Amino acid sequence: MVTVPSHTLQERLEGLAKLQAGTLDDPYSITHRLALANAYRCLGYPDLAAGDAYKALLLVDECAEEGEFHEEALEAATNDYRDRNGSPDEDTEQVVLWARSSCLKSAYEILIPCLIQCGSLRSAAGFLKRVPTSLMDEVILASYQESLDSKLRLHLNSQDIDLDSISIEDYPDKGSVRRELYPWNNHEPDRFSSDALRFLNDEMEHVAPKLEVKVAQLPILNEASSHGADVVYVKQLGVFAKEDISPGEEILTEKSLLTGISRLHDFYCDACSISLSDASDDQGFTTLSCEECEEVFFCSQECHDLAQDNYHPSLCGVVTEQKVKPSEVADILYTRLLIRAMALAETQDVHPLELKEVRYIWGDYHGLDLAERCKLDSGPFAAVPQTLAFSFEANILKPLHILEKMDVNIYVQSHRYDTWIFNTLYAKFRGTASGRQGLDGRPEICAVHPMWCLANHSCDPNVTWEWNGTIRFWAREQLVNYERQVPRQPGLKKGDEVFSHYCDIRLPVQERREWASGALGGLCVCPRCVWEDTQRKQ
Ligand SMILES: C[S@@+](CC[C@H](N)C(=O)[O-])C[C@H]1O[C@@H](n2cnc3c(N)ncnc32)[C@H](O)[C@@H]1O
Repeated sequence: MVTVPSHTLQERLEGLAKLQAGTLDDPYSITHRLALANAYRCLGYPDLAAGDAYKALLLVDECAEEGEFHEEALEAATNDYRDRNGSPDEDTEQVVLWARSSCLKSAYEILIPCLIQCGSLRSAAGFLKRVPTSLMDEVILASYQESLDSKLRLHLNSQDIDLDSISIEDYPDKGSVRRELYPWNNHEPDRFSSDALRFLNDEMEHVAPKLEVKVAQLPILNEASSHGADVVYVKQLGVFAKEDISPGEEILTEKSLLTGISRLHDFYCDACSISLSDASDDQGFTTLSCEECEEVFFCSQECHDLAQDNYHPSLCGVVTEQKVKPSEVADILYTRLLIRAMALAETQDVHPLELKEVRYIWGDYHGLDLAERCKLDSGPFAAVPQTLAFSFEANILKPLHILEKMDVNIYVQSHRYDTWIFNTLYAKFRGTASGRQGLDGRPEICAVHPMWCLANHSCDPNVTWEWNGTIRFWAREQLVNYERQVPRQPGLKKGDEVFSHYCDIRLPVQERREWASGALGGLCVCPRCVWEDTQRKQ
């Protein structure tokens, strides 16, 4: 059942590519899913391995019980069984027994340890409880329990705690995995190519005719750079003025359908996420709803029509709400964005990574050379850093569950909807989404505005912005008051880079740096931060 890994990274990647290409021919095969899971695991991606091991588990159920894909799964299992045992006259009972024993055991043997390695302890514990004792060697089960307990103790920061006193429901489920431009991801464009820049600038023309997207040089943010030493620059994208812009002048108005709401739908426009009370107070709108499901509401006919044309039909009548712990609400907003991206992709019949709202956003991937950095077999993640939040619930279970409700065949559509694709979408959203809290201080809405999010950050910004349904940018009338080395006036000159702000710029330097570090990937080294930090230390 388990394939022996080839030795080099390249060989293993080639092996994986063959399996990925074969999925369309064998979408319901349990052994194929297990081979995929094993290939991911051998490359240092336990998260992706868990995704296919979970699909193998689902296929065992499909094969054994009357489910939607029972016939397909049984036929695939019969073929696999025949290939394995060379027996031409197998009967259905034998095949089902094989799926329920040997295949199920192999699926758990990948799923449980991989989830523990990824920090999804609640889910791992749930699966561990479900394993029939007759299926697996007691020693193996005990070793899983042991590694789960030791991770749990590490999380609780205590060796002496009685783990039986903690309910599984209270176990942590969130860990981190590699944040990576996967070597096989051929959907990511060369963002610096003239084609990409032309596309982005055509889009920019619609929302900000005086601005353009160009290649910018940005500092790599690390410990050394935060002291102003050894700053190394890399190429990224940024937004620049095409002509002089006066102080106070509005320069960008962008509306996005890539939005997410974490509470009841009648508070916010489902499409643009404007507060419905704001929309009706300001402009006398009456709220509209979807005529079919009457479960989602819109601030205007325009938003209603955009939703119906671009994403809502795939989600009409699909209940996506879930109960979450207060500590997990912020993460739920990213899942909402993922669900919206899947609905946009389904309605428009495009790959989710090819959506215009998604394709050009940078996922803040680690950027390391895998040939140099990846140490195969040296640990679950092959010595590659893990900076992308991951949980079984958010990165595997929920997306598959919603896709099933959307009537998407999760086996046949693996090339569009797979764990690595969900991870890539999350990586993009986590670096670019704006969020807003409700009155109770809990995150409530979020959105990705693909043009706005190309603007880089400075604590001495030349623009400011407001987000209420649409996002608006205007040139600041007053600049921040601090002792600049080079004096500046408000407004932008042709060729100036537009600098937005990712944090409250009224805060003192340490707090600003802390707030912005999530979105920046490190401590800000803009001239103001460097100057104020030096003053603070004197
Ligand atoms: C919202 S994106 C901005 C657009 C991005 N430069 C691009 O190429 O798409 C945020 C990312 O840009 C980079 N960035 C933005 N402002 C920066 C700054 N002041 N210093 C260093 N990196 C910055 C960080 O990598 C951050 O994760």
